[in-house]
Amino acid sequence: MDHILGYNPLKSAAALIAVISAFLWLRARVRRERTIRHIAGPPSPSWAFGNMSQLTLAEQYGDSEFHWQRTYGPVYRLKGCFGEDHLMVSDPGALNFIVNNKSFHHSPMFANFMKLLYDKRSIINVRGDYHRRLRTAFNPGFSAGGIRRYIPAINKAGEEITQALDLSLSLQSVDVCPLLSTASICVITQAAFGCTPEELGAEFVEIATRMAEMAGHEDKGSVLWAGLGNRLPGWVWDTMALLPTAGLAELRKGKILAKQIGREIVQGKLSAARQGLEPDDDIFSQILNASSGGVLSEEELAAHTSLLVIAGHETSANTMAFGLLELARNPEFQDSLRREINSSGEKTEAVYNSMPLLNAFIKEILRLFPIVPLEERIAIADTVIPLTDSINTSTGDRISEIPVRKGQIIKLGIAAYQRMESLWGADAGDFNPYRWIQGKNYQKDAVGGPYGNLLAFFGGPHVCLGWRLAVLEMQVIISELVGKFSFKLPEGDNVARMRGANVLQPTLPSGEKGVRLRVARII
Ligand code: HEM
Repeated sequence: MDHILGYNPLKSAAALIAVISAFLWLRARVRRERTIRHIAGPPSPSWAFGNMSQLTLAEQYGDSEFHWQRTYGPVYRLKGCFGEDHLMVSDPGALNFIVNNKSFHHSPMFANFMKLLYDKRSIINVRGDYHRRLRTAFNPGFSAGGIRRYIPAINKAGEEITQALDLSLSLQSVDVCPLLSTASICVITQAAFGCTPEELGAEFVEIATRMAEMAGHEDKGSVLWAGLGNRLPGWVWDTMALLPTAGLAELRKGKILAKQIGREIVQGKLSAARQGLEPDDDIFSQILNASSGGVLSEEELAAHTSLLVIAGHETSANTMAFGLLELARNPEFQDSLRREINSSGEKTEAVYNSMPLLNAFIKEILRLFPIVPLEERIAIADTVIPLTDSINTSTGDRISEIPVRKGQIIKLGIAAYQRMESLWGADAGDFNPYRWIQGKNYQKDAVGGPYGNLLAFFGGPHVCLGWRLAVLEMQVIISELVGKFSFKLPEGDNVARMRGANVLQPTLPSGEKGVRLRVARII
């Protein structure tokens, strides 16, 4: 009967629910965006993409973003996908507030993607007391005192790159990226688990590398997906994780394999302890040893296998690749750095920390090439963001704080902050490590980062767990390489560019990842 009359109560109810949901969503959005409506920003070329393609798919990272920052200042409004307003922030006071304030969380897109990549109990996926407990358990292994134990493993990785470079000296140019990548994964597997990547298993290392690539991949589809992903409820993500697509199947396989390998490592160490063997120096051993006091369960520890490998691998390797590239572009500085390295005698952690040029160089590379150039957060409560420098709104008002509503998406322009001319000087876009020695680095307002007032390692409760290890790794490997080899740019247009929005990576003109350099043995 209903059918004959053309009336279907189920369909009508569904339509009504859809209309009410759309109305509520629009009302929440209008309410949310009202507070930032008068903040100026670039025009949007498309409703579907907003400014997101310009932001994330630029040929050279920052092509649009750094220009917008110069035009609109350190806080501006940007169109996200489907007409949504985002707040873009690189003002130091605002960054410090957001990084350290409980009213901001990882955006739903980032948080849900991290759950696809890593175990739900891993440190990046949890908050509050549980997150603090995990940090307390891991901190000793990543503390200033803890990382010293890994110097022999880092030295070994450096010597292996030296051997590989010695074998490549007859080539016109060498792509240093794969060599640095191998060194970096050796460091993290030794530091975290006390084993080589081979002992971890080629299949796992390959999957972990592809998982990291997936996280860093950007195209038009992923831009739209990022826009949509922020609006999908958690249960849609959970259901989607089960879909039989090739990419998701690989993520599932990676997670299962990581947990299995993590459990095997843990069981191996527990069995060695039962036989009365001395615990090794790696992070898993230290935590298990402390676990006699109940710090972390075996399952909680095993849940961190893939996070430690992925977070600690290409991040350090890409930073060092950008570093060697800048040394090739700046031969005078390279010579001065080499003189410092070769005159500083036997290297201990204290000696590395006392080398002014080496440390200035590492800070300058992290400033110019923060591997995570852009972070996304969501306000989980209404709040007011204070600014270091007040801004003019499009209605002509001058404001020194910005009220934001719950649900507001905020983009943190980390690379943009670190290149802001008003803070770092007119040469902010140039490689000038001497700024750190001459005190011309930005020091006025703290941004909440742990190293050089930079946000390359982020800050606040989710500050990079491995930042001290990453700095030590760079000190040791850069000293090993620059002490023994010279690096020059190759002939022709073969100079790397920086690409990528989620993760910065050096790319060749072909678009593939790589830094090709002419390498010669010095001593
Ligand atoms: C130059 C190298 C590195 C850079 C630039 C870097 C950068 C970052 C950034 C920006 C975050 C914050 C992500 C977020 O919450 O949105 C982060 C988190 C993290 N990093 Fe690093 N990282 C580096 C090396 C390492 C290394 C060597 C490890 C060692 C395992 C590591 C382990 C982690 C972990 C476990 C987290 C999550 C911390 C938490 O959520 O509490 N990172 N890193």
